[in-house]
Amino acid sequence: MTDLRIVIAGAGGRMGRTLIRAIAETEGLKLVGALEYAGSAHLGEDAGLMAGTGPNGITVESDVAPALNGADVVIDFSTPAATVRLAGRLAEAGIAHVIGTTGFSNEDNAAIADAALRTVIVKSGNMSLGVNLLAALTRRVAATLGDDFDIEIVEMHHNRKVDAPSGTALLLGDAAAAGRNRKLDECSDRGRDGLTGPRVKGNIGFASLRGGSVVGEHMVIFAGASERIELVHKAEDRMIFANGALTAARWTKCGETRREPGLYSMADVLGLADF
Ligand SMILES: NC(=O)C1=CN([C@@H]2O[C@H](COP(=O)(O)OP(=O)(O)OC[C@H]3O[C@@H](n4cnc5c(N)ncnc54)[C@H](OP(=O)(O)O)[C@@H]3O)[C@@H](O)[C@H]2O)C=CC1
Ligand SMILES: O=C(O)C1=N[C@H](C(=O)O)C[C@H](O)C1
Repeated sequence: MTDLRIVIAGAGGRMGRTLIRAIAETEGLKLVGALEYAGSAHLGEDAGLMAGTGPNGITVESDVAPALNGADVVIDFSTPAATVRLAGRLAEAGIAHVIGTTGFSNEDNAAIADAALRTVIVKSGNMSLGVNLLAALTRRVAATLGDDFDIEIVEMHHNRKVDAPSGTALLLGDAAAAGRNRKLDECSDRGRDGLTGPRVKGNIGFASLRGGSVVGEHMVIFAGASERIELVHKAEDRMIFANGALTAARWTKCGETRREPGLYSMADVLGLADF
């Protein structure tokens, strides 16, 4: 079997560098390109040196076309604007796209769904096995308990994170809403402040904490009249997200054949859709 040829977008970021290390440590995967923003201080650097693995001969560049030459899949943890632009390019080229970026608007999500009509896209606010299992559990618990239990989702991340609520919190919120046969857009309470009035029954609340070096922590609280259930995930190392993204990248192919175009989730990749 030939090596899977991978390009990393957002290569100089926390996740980009973690992915470059993960690829170097994994049999059957080959880094063939490293993309960064046009003004990035990393342009021209050797991607391996940048990520701390030793030189690998791949130069960090902002020009997308040469980096994509011969690539099977792009793994992208960058920014919403960069990801949406890249999704259009990859759809034209028929190259698979694994999207870990978070913080998308509804318009961004529509543009990504449109790109997925032409190529395979795996997109998830969290690529780890643990969080995707937590989401499956959240859906089942929400379906079992019903509206008498108030659902609140609390997340904490490092002080460099720029979007809130986190992509994971929204993924968990979607799962909770789906368990109640609702759409999250119709029942979410985000950013309470001031004289908010009492809690609206059936809504799903979000709270975001930021500080220090926390990799990512999420808690789904089901608060009833005299009892409370809490489902918690704590990420201790970004390598769990990188390994999940590599699993997704491999999944974009069945043997030597690319999967059918479509917008897929980590639940599809991990076989948790019917859990
Ligand atoms: N789904 C998941 O499992 C996870 C998702 N994430 C998400 O991934 C994203 C990145 O996270 P993280 O690595 O911590 O953030 P960083 O800010 O460390 O990395 C983002 C990188 O993308 C670069 N970038 C900006 N514009 C472009 C562009 N046009 N082309 C290529 N690269 C570009 C940035 O460059 P510069 O700094 O020069 O602007 C930066 O190096 C976030 O949205 C985060 O929420 C993070 C962890 C796990
Ligand atoms: O920005 C991060 O760091 C993370 N982002 C993702 C999110 O928004 O949920 C996943 C993880 O929690 C780390």
